[in-house]
Amino acid sequence: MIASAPNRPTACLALADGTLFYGIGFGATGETTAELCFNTAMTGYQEIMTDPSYAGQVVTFTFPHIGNTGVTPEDDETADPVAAGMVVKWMPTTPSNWRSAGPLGDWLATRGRIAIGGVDTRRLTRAIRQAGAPHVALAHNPDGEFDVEALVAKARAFAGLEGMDLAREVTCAQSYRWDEMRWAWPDGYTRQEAPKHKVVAIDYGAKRNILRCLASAGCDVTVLPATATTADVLSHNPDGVFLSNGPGDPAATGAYAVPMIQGVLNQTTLPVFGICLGHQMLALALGAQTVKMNHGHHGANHPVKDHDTNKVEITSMNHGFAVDAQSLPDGIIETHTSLFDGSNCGIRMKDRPVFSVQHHPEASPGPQDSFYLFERFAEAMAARA
Ligand SMILES: NC(=O)CC[C@H](N)C(=O)O
Repeated sequence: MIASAPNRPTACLALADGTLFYGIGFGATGETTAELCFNTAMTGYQEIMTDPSYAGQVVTFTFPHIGNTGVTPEDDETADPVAAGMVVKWMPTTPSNWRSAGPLGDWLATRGRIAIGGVDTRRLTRAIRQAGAPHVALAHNPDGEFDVEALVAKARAFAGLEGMDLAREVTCAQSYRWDEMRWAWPDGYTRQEAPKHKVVAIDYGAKRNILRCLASAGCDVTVLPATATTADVLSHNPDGVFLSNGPGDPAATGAYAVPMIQGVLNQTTLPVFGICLGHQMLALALGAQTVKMNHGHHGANHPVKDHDTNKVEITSMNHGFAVDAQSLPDGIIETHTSLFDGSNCGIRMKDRPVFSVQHHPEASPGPQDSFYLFERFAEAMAARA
């Protein structure tokens, strides 16, 4: 069936259950299929759209005004947007600053990403909360014609993120040294002293700001592709190993990441620090399990309790899988817990500096309460030296 919806909307979001949302298309034209998640952050859409962890996901923003500020290359978390598409309530018209990079629609179009505006994102968010993150097809056609049955069928045919290894697709092609000067933070944040610790960071879809934070905590960072082996890692003679965030199912990515991590744990006493996907894969390597969540955590205001200090930190989150705290073996301690739903947000080995968190201490976007974790990693390397 070819349907022309009223007022000729130019974009259509079809959920696998047959629900349709029409709106105004911007960004690239064409179609994409993905899982749909909602993000509650009020700022930082550019960092969210360029976070490699969003590969395979369309993001709907609960904050209604997206695109009032423009885009700037400084805020890209990777070279291209990696989220599959974008859903917003109010369409951006004219950004208030950074106009040189152009409005949001142009930015998305040149990177082949589809967006839909004018959607009732509250209704959509309620649907996600109730039924879980749906599979969707998103189409942008300036002619306003949509084969909605075909779109629903494509949404249904989307295989889903469970079992999907996407790290291989978003990782760097070759190893490289993080060039701190090129991506330095604004004045005042940039590290002044020479780096003290040699860190190998495995790129499962690393956000630039994580590498920047490692550098500003005193690390000289060498980034290796996702499929690096234990021997590859140890050939750099590191003082510590960092496991990055990334997209997809940790169990699938773990097929090659887990043996590498276990090799590092068995052959060395190096400090290991993981964030998000890195946290989940460290947990798998230590014998725990991960589970798919109903609709995950995606936002910049998630309270997390640090059990070591009893402090609550407000954190940035982006994950659809979680470590099952019940599955943690003896000798592995739960260090952080979500105060929203009690899910696991951090672990560490009882007597070794091997630890990881589910949330994003690098923020971008989000509050910087958890930056101490980078310092903890640096302190662990200093103590071992
Ligand atoms: N930000 C991340 O590293 C996400 C990890 C994993 N892909 C998840 O959705 O849970």
